[in-house]
Amino acid sequence: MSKERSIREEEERRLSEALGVIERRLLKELSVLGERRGDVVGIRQEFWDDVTVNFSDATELGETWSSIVQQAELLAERERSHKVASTAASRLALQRDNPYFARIDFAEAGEGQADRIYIGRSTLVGDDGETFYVYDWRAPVSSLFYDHEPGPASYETPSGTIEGDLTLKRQFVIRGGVLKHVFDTEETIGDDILQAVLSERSDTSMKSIVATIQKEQNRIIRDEKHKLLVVQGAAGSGKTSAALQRIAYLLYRYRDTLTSEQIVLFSPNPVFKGYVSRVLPDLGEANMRQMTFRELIESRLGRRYEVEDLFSQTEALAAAEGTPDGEARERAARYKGSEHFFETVNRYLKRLEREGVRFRPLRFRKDTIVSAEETAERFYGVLGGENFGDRLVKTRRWLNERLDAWVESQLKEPWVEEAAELSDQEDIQRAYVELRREGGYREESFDDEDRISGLLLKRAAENAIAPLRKAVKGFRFMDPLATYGELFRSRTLFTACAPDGRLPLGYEWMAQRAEETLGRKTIDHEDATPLLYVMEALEGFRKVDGEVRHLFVDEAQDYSPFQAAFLRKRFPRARLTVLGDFNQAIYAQAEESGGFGGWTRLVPPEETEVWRLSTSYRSTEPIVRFSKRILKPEDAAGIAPFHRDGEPPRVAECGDGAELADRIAKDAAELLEAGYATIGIIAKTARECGNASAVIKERLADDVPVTLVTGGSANLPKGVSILPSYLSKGIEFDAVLVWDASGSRYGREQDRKLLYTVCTRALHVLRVYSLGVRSPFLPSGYEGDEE
Ligand SMILES: Nc1ncnc2c1ncn2[C@@H]1O[C@H](COP(=O)(O)OP(=O)(O)OP(=O)(O)O)[C@@H](O)[C@H]1O
Repeated sequence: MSKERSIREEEERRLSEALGVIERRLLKELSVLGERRGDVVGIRQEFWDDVTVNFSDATELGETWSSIVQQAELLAERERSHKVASTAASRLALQRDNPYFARIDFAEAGEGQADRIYIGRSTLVGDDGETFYVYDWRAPVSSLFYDHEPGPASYETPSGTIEGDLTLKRQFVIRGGVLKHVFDTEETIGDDILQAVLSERSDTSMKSIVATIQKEQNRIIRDEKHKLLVVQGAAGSGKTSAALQRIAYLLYRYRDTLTSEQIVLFSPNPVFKGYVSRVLPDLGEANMRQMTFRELIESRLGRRYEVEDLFSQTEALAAAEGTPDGEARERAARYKGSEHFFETVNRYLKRLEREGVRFRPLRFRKDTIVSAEETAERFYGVLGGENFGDRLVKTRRWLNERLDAWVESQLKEPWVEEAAELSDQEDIQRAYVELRREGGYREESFDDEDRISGLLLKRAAENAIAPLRKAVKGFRFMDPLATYGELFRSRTLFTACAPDGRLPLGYEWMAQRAEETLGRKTIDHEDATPLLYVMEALEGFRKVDGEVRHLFVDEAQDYSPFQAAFLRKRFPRARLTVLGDFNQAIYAQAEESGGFGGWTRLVPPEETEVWRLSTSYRSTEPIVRFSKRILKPEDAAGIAPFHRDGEPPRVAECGDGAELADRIAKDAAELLEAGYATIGIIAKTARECGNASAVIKERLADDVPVTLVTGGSANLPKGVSILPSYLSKGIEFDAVLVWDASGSRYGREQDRKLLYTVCTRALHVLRVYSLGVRSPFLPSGYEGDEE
């Protein structure tokens, strides 16, 4: 028998043994699951039958109560074990499909016999509780597979380094429980298997990469030492992949203390959120919390103000490009994202402890119940000596007392009487209940009716000022918008707060703009984070997420230093993993940061690690070579392609819009026909996408799925997707067709990186079309295939 055949047979035997264990266990879990489900349904249906209900006296009431509690506890316990069984069953189902992907034989120094270690997505222990059929990929010993070639090797465990000899590295492709391929490798991770994985057609969601994690990615995944981990990586180098496997790793490593709720991933846009949401469940873990920065802003400011989003800001800047107003706005956007401004706001906040918070008067119709001046006097005068938080709480109490007094003063006013007369049966009923609860209602007493009508009057007055009570409760007696706006209303205030005592360039323009926008309660994107910071600082960061232990920020180059510093304040206990690529910095706000400066300055250098990933796995070698040439040579220097061949990119100039649409539609149809599952037609702006969508749909058969992807879209369907450049961040397509990469669309220096970002979304095919003369950033020599 050939060596290969005997290896295969041996491994097939081993596989069927492991599958046997999995099958048996799965059956067991499924039967537990069935039983528990029956229990839960049964208990729910019969809940009240098994409870003895008797309200006749205090003892009976006590017994009724404890029988309800007992029944509820039983239900909760069964529900919990139903959940445990269902998690176990779904994990086993995943294991039955693909129980492991690698085997290593490792002889610990001093111990002759090598152990066979099979590595998979999760552990499988035999019924004896001792035989390890599969080790989890996150177990310390599994590191050997990712980090070493056969030969002397070592790995870290919590109790120290284990040295030894790696005598075999074997990789498997198992699908549906069937061994498809098995081969031994001499490399860290065999290039062949990586080639095969990368050549596959893409899916609409990201896959886990545990079988082919690269050595440098493994370091990022397993780092436990640093408070801040910065990953600078070329487009497609696996930053997002590393981040997601790192989350899975942390959940495994700290499974007793860390939950998926305590991990937050900041995603660049809603499309990306959907795109990455399958990775963790596929690894048998619950998803982390995911949000976009926009959602954070919207959740806190959205109800009070109209806040422009980053995409609209980008479109507005693009539309005003070249005009003096456009330039001034761009300068303002950059400044308001800077550290200088963050420092200025910080000093301003310090000063607000002494003076300057703007308060809102409490008004009812034309009456001022408490004026802003009175509140300020209370806050800075009477309570001036106390700390900010205590002052807030005491001011709130005081305002409520003032409202109480005001209500009392209104009870004889005609408007209250009128309102009370409108009381319905329910109000009256409630008044009785209230009175009885207070012990006032005696049935025989004469003044009951008076007391009821007194209560109704009071209730009517209270109802009228309910919005004021609510505002006071939510600390909305302060006016964060006016307080923030003050910085742009007073030059002297600004210079007093600026760390260097200077006004930024363009201050006058900013002041005028602030007057227009803040006055209308419309907030420019560049003001949103500073305003939120002021608001949260004033309110004592009440909704701060102190529970969050790990904060992941993808596309971190797009965050301004201001936003980075703000997130640090908001998630004070979290360790940070930030991933990004300075070659994909496409927003005006982030240009100040010059890469990752905004992040690295947040944590001392000794607690920071910076990793670089240079191999680009996503795209074929020809596409990587092409897109590198879009960048300046010094920026492209660190990018290396992974050897995977494919069609050379094409660049073509079109005479008019009709030709552009014809060619792109034709390509899309052909590529779908050829079996490519996802085709991205990427235009620069949303407006162009709207036009493109109409003309492309006209040209394609009705049954071709064409989706216009907008800022709010949350998933990426198969077929043709039409999307603006900035929404393509972080995602990928089998084929990318660039809609109008002409010099007029991508002509300015800041468009270079945007064009690079767009082109690097392609896995296998890239075709670039322009309306008229093409962008000067596109490399020459790719026109050969023009029709
Ligand atoms: N070790 C790996 N094994 C297999 N595939 C990998 C590996 N690393 C990355 N990939 C694949 O390469 C592609 C790009 O990965 P990913 O999206 O994580 O890169 P990125 O650095 O975040 O890219 P970008 O900055 O362009 O958004 C994905 O399809 C991913 O599955």
